[in-house]
Amino acid sequence: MTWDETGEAVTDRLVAASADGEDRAVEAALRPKDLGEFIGQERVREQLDLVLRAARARGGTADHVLLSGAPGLGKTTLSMIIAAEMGAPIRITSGPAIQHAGDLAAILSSLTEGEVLFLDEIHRMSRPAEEMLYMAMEDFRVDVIVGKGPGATAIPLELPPFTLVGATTRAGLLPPPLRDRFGFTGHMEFYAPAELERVIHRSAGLLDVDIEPDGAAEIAGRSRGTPRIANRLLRRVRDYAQVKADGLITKEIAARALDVYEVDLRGLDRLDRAVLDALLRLFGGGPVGLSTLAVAVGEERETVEEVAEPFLVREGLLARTPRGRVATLAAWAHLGLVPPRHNDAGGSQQGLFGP
Ligand SMILES: Nc1ncnc2c1ncn2[C@@H]1O[C@H](COP(=O)(O)OP(=O)(O)OP(=O)(O)O)[C@@H](O)[C@H]1O
Repeated sequence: MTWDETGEAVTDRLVAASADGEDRAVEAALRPKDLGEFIGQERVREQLDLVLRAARARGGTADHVLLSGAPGLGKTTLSMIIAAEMGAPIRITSGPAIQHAGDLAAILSSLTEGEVLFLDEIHRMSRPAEEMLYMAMEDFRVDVIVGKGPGATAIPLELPPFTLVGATTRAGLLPPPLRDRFGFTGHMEFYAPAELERVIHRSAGLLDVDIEPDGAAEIAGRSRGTPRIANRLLRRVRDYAQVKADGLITKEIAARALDVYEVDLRGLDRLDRAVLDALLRLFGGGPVGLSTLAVAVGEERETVEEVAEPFLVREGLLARTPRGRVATLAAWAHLGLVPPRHNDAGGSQQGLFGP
């Protein structure tokens, strides 16, 4: 299996949270342009609004901002909004793209006053670059090392004030000295279905797609709390509505389309359901070891662990216990199966070969 620059497993799943080529092509057109247009994330939005208003009133540069949260929740979008609200240009790069301190020095020294530097996956920057960033954030200065060995000298370089917007999927991975240098940290949550409905209506308007409220609700419920997935499912449902109907997305059309694409009512796809199905039918709900489960579904261990399990755990359908993987009662209900009588979270072995 391979991983993308965010550390997420690369798959061709319709419900993947990371961006594929088509997403990148349409996302620019779908991004909200200001805080008022940005849906959901009330707390982050309100706090950020205060930070930006205060900076504008002072006529200065906004404090550095750290955004944490899962892929596809709107971190890049928010960073662009920050720049737009400050009337500043934005430069976009990512931690893995900065392997040497010199790469970072080149970017920092070319920033203009007030510019926003968006550093995606900031936790994946190299150590020397990270140390250079500490000084740049705090003192708007970097030491550029010229030469090598004993003759090397540090030449201080003044930087114009800028705003760093760092994004990370895991704030806990950031070293405390880096975390402490951000004036504001916003944690992005998964979106509620009603918020995703608004995202879908907004995107449908921009893409010139006709959609009924029930149709949007049907897509929202299957979008795993993630706007990027909601937008992708909307595009696939639009295709279906065009080919199989008159183009209007109703509840029934959305449900039929997403059934064809094998995305179920809770947003589980074929792989997710195969894992649950094996856990329930073959192992009576567990506990069962990861390797055994992976063999049962004919997948690699990593695929089950990295691709399927995180969402199943988040949805409360599967638990990882020291004794192995265990299905919850909600998993039995979701697949329409009856749990063996003594099944519990500790995982009775009763009904090993399933109901
Ligand atoms: N609050 C929102 N309202 C409307 N659309 C949103 C919102 N958040 C995200 N989107 C849409 O979802 C898509 C993905 O958002 P974005 O690229 O900002 O996510 P991200 O968190 O930066 O993801 P990654 O970490 O993978 O880069 C964009 O097309 C954007 O238009």
